[in-house]
Amino acid sequence: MTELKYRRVLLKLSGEALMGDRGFGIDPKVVDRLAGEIVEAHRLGIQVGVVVGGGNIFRGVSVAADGGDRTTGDYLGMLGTVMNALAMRSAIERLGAPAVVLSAIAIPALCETFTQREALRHFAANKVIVFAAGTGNPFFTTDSGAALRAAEMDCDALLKGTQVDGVYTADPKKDPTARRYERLTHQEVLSRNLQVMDAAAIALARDNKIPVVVFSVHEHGAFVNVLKGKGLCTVIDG
Ligand SMILES: Nc1ncnc2c1ncn2[C@@H]1O[C@H](COP(=O)(O)OP(=O)(O)O)[C@@H](O)[C@H]1O
Ligand SMILES: O=c1ccn([C@@H]2O[C@H](COP(=O)(O)OP(=O)(O)O)[C@@H](O)[C@H]2O)c(=O)[nH]1
Repeated sequence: MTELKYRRVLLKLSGEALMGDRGFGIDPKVVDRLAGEIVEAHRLGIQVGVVVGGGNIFRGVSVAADGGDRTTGDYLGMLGTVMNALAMRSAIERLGAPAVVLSAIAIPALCETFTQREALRHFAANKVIVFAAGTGNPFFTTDSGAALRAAEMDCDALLKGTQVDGVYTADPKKDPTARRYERLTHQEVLSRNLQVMDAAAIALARDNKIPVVVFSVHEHGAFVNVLKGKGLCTVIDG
């Protein structure tokens, strides 16, 4: 039997990944596939916390770019992550695993509000936790929300499922000669200004000694493979 590398992980899922080919919103087929991989990890005995992004619905910076109020735009973005989280919770439950949404912004009619103590109780009760609304503050991102929750929940690793299969020497979508790194330190990501994750999130992971693994969310089975130490990815550690 393959040994698992981690006991408790924080999975960050790109909001844009949830829209599939649609260009906006949520594609239930994609949510179901990703939920299936989360449930598989849960059945392997791993405690999984999930932070979902909101880029498939709203980004505060786009509002600001159009002359709107950035703070309001960011709250709209956070509400987008709540929509994604609710969709993810119901897909996970439909596949037979217990799940709960904990939001950084209180929306009691829809979900519970995050506190570290409650979250630890939910892990002890063997539930998958979907963390919504990022950090709860404007001018942050869900990557920072993921690093924050990973630190608070004492996760063994932060796994970032994104559009590309790792960290490259340059943005692989813009530079066809970019090469993928197998391993990097947090400090190297920051000093080389590699943009795959925002600097605040990388710095928080570095300060709390949390390894970050970047992998492609489009590669079926990649999440469970990373948990087994297999597949294409970049490990940021040390
Ligand atoms: N050095 C790099 N290595 C890998 N990806 C990079 C790099 N620089 C920029 N990127 C881009 O960063 C994107 C992932 O960041 P982001 O859009 O914030 O993802 P997410 O929506 O998953 O949070 C990738 O789609 C990739 O095009
Ligand atoms: O702590 C947070 C997390 C998210 N957001 C807002 O929510 C949007 C969606 O999150 P993000 O861009 O991180 O989503 P992803 O790129 O992962 O899909 C962001 O653009 C911000 O406007 C925010 O203001 N504070």
